[in-house]
Amino acid sequence: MSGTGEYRAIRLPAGHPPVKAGRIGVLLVNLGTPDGTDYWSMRRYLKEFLSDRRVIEVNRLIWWPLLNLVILSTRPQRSGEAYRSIWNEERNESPLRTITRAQAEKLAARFGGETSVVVDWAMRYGNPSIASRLAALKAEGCERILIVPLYPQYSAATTATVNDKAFEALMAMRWQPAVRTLPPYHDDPAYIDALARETEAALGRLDFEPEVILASFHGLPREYLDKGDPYHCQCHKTVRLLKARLGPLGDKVRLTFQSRFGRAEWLQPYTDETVKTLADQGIKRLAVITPGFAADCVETLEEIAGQNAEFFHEHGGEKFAALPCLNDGAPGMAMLESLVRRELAGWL
Ligand SMILES: C=CC1=C(C)c2cc3[nH]c(cc4nc(cc5[nH]c(cc1n2)c(C)c5CCC(=O)O)C(CCC(=O)O)=C4C)c(C)c3C=C
Ligand SMILES: [Fe+2]
Ligand SMILES: [Fe+2]
Repeated sequence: MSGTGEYRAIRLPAGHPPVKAGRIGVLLVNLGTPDGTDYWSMRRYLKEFLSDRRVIEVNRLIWWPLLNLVILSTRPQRSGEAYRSIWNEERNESPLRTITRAQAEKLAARFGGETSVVVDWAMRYGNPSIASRLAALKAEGCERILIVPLYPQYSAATTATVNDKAFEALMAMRWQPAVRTLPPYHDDPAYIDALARETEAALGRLDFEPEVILASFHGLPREYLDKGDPYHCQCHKTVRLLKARLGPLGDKVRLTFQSRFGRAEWLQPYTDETVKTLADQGIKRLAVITPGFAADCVETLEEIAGQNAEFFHEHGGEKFAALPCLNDGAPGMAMLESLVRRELAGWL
């Protein structure tokens, strides 16, 4: 937890329990991450994640045996291997956790000098939990808290489940803080600008000019779109605005969806199939950006930079680059600061 300023001193009668007050909390929340890459850490994490009804909407009578008897007996090993290939050995944690912490620290520094703003971070699945960090913010005297789901595009499987978990934690509090939640920011000019700057800078560091730039978003079951989830449309709007902002370079950008899970149809076009088809069609130089991820994680570092690079080369491609997410870089941090300041209007 990183904060600035003093909380308001409250005069209390003798013998009264201590009370801290007067601060504003900002809680950054990303998806989550296992505590380790061993079977049991992976299993615990996947079980919590895949038991969330916002994520898996399959009837419980069908899903429970499938999850517990089939998926959790094999997936922990397979996913553990993927996590091992990208693990931050120095800190013994996943990159997503390292980057989310850095984002919180840098955001706190940007509020340095501001009175009484405390910035913290949590994970929807695994640790640190949303409940534990909300309790810590409350204990630090935060009477008002902004929950920041780190998802530019809204989905029930991401944004909504973060907010559900936060409100579930509030249900157990006798003395609740006032709470706001950050809306999706898929079309916010600050976000589009940060994406464009980060993309241009990363392309400038490459030793080649890509013929095609894939904007690859995490997928969702196609059925969720049919049921009214706005995620698909918000991804499309992000790409439309980004293409316009990039000018002629924008003509190279194409939207795809990655990270399919299970046998049902997911949002299309699929990233892996597109990568193979492009190489088959003679594209030799490809770059991939991942605008839906606020931080690099197993899905960008292992699936895109690892697996999809391999697919491209196996199908005759020559140069492949997975460009970094906004992470804790200057453009991304400037965007986060502007979104958070706007949402704190009237509180600061
Ligand atoms: C950015 C938006 C995300 C959406 C939308 C999303 C939907 C979604 N995900 C799964 C299943 C898995 N996702 C996994 C990892 C993962 N997913 C996201 C983001 C979104 N998921 C991130 C940032 C990560 C990486 C976490 C990390 O620690 O690096 C995993 C775990 C890895 C694996 O075993 O493959 C699963 C499983 C579903 C089913 C779903 C929508 C219904
Ligand atoms: Fe996911
Ligand atoms: Fe749509």
